[in-house]
Amino acid sequence: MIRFEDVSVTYDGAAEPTVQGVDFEVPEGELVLLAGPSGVGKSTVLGAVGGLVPHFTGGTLRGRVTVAGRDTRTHKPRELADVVGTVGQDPLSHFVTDTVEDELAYGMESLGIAPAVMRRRVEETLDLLGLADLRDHPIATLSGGQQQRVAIGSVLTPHPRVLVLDEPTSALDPAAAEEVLAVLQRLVHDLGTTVLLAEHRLERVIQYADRVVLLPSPGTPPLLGTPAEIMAVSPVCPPVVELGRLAGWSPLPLTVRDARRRAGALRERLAELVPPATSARGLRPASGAPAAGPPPRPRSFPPARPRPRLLRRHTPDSPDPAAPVAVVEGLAVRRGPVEALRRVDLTASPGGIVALMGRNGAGKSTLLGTLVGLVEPAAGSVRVKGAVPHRTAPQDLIRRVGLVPQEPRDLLYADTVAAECAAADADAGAEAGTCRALVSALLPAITDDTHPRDLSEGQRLALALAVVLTARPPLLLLDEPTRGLDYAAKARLVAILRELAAEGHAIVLATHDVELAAELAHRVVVLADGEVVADGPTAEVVVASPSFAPQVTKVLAPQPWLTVAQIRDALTRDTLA
Ligand SMILES: Nc1ncnc2c1ncn2[C@@H]1O[C@H](COP(=O)(O)OP(=O)(O)OP(=O)(O)O)[C@@H](O)[C@H]1O
Ligand SMILES: Nc1ncnc2c1ncn2[C@@H]1O[C@H](COP(=O)(O)OP(=O)(O)OP(=O)(O)O)[C@@H](O)[C@H]1O
Repeated sequence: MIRFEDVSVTYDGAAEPTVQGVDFEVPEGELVLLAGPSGVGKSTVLGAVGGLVPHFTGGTLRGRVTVAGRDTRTHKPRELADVVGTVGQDPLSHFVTDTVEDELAYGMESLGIAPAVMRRRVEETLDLLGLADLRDHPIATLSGGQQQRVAIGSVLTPHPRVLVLDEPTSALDPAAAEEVLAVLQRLVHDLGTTVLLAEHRLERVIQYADRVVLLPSPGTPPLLGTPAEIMAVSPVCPPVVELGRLAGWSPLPLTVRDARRRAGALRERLAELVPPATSARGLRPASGAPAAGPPPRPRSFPPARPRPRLLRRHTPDSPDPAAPVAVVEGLAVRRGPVEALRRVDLTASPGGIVALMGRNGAGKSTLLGTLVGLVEPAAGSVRVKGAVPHRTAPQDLIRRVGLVPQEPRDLLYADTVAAECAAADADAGAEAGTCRALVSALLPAITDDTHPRDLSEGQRLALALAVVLTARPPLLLLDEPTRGLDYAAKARLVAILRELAAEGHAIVLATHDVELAAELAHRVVVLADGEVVADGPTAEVVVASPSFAPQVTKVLAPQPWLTVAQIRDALTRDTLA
């Protein structure tokens, strides 16, 4: 159904092809996963299926790509629209209408589908994706995950024979991600739809894949095989596979269920050992609620234009190093008709890392927004290093807090990576080269002269993270900081954030990435419908929740292990003892 014949893509101005030797076929009715490190060319391959690469992106495509027998060289993207539905990494840039319902209908209208059929499919899709309550809402007012659901719904309604999805679950809460993948699997099984999707969080998708196409490194031809074959050699793999490698299991498990079946001996050995308590990792148990702080407004969303470059290096101005950096009490926020937060308490203390979790639309970004003064409370109080964020001048606020927003693009203004980094150093009063070193530390292979617009999703996030980390704000806020990041980049981000926490910064991150929360957070706060429904040490909160438990916890329950790294450390210590 999809066929790549010796395809290479070279973007304009690039010395080398971004991908080459791409030669594989996706048969009708299969779900194929495209995996590989950040920036390796997954979006480029996906874009070539619907003809967006090179028709919209520019560059040169050599070889041949055909979809349902149509050559993408001779068929423009709109001449493929009846066969291929594509969801890109940035849904906002693809929306063409204003409301949820209109967006779901739009693709069908342009294909001339009968109104009665359209009506039925819109209703079905609203239910399928949990969007019924939002049907009249303007898309611009939806949370990130709600927008991602609309984007997925809008390509499902025309019932295309081929679906191409770029990180379709990156903004979805764990339950929503499972539901969307179950819907895709049903389309594959019941309607024979062909699905090609790229995803970094392999733990979410590997069990649904018939086959995997792995792009191992930039410019290296892809490997094609069953999930088990590819996971045996892949540089990117989910925690259960990593656990299987550590324990020497063969064949490697792909699911929690497989791993549980094999975990008997490991469980016995681990029963003697004690996992390090996450709450002991330097967290001062914040009495009361978790907190966050305001980010430098100039580097936050919505972007202030022209952007004052005012970030300054953090000079702690609190005489008591243990005093909370941010305190939120009884916070209520209204956003349009929505009561986005109610009675929220949160404390962020120096050295503490708090993960905000909860369903799409629960209010996580709103809470971060109040800490940077972008969102005004309706009731209650928010203090960041003593200041009331929405009443504090940006130049004062930015010395207290920095935010990496959910859409890193909102933070980037310059024409090149080098210029962006130089501006970040100047804003932060940091030594020249600081930001650039952080970019390289997170993801190597990002070149100085690239326009931030042309970076891959993960590369752009790495740049935005580096820009904010350069300022080293006392309170660091991160909204979904792992979209587009491969496991290695995530591990490097974890190391950098731990170091900052150890130096006394307070960190609050909103995330759906349960593995990240397990690895990094001292404390997890779960929001539901605008209210705090759980707040405690990570191990306690995630172990108690099937939705938020990481894979290792599920495999080894009731033992309270969270990550493969913990187990590796414990086994090493045991062997040395
Ligand atoms: N329009 C473009 N012009 C120039 N270079 C581009 C363009 N789009 C992508 N690139 C470059 O091609 C490389 C691959 O990008 P691509 O987005 O395909 O990677 P990816 O594997 O999808 O990454 P991620 O996992 O971070 O989403 C990157 O180095 C990126 O900078
Ligand atoms: N500008 C706005 N106008 C009206 N409603 C809004 C606006 N921004 C957000 N909302 C609504 O407020 C609620 C909370 O949104 P928020 O973005 O804080 O959720 P979230 O927990 O960050 O979600 P996600 O996990 O999907 O990013 C949602 O119901 C959303 O639709």
